[in-house]
Amino acid sequence: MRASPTSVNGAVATKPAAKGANVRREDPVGTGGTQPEHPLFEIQGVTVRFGGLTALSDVSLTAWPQEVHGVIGPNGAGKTTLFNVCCGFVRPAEGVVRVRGETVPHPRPHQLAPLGIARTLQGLGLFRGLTVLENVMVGADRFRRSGFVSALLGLRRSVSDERALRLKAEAVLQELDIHTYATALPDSLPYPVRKRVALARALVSEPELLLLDEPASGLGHDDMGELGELVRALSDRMAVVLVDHHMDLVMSVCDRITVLDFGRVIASGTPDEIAADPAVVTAYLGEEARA
Ligand SMILES: Nc1ncnc2c1ncn2[C@@H]1O[C@H](COP(=O)(O)OP(=O)(O)OP(=O)(O)O)[C@@H](O)[C@H]1O
Repeated sequence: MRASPTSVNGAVATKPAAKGANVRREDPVGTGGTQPEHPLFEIQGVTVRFGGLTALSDVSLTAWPQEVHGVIGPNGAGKTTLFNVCCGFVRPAEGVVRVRGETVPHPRPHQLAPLGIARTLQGLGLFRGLTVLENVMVGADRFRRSGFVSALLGLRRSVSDERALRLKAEAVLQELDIHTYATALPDSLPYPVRKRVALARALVSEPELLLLDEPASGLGHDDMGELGELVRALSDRMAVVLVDHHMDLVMSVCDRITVLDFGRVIASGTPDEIAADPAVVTAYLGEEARA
């Protein structure tokens, strides 16, 4: 099965005909063969400038349910900037962001969870003074129904909220196989475990779209293999956008890949299409030469 044909910039809103080269499912979006009308998430024609430097130029990207979409590119290509636009950290000078077909004028980071979007960042951002379980419970906050005052006064609704969040957090720790660390403080844990805690904190909000920035950084070969399997498994129930340097991970896990170079999309397609694309090969050869 193959996804949409290789395209440069333009055809990004095209629905994938099916999931890409890594697809192992018969029903690509789990809807009995029918696809949603709109991508779950879309950025279109995005341009970002930092002073005189154009970090992104007319960049577009879509995320469909149950799809893993990778973003790669040589150093300085604009990957982090693109990720930051998706997360609302960077406001583009031009272009639009749409969630389920609706334009979100200027998405802010705190709006992500209500939109069904969760992210992990390169810096893990765990709270050092909170246990693993408490860190993960922070991610489930959008499910909290009681306000600050009732939490402070220990009212019954707040207590039951707390219990429900705890159960959710424990279930995600179990799923990621890190439940034995629930009472540990993050600084006491090996880096790969801390990365999983950050992922657990994102997953506990039950996102429909998961944004992962450099999820494999700092991981060894075995951990990276497990991460790949985990991302594939997660894509059964959500869309994933993954920015990473590790070509073997991206190639083995993604259904579609967008390649950036000097802030522009130079290719977009399945892993096989990307691997055979002369523009991509040239961009990476150029990086080697610059190095
Ligand atoms: N806040 C900023 N102010 C000025 N220039 C920036 C800023 N952030 C990024 N840039 C520049 O924008 C360009 C794209 O940077 P970005 O970090 O998005 O690339 P990248 O592909 O993530 O690079 P790397 O793989 O090295 O992390 C680079 O030239 C970078 O120097």
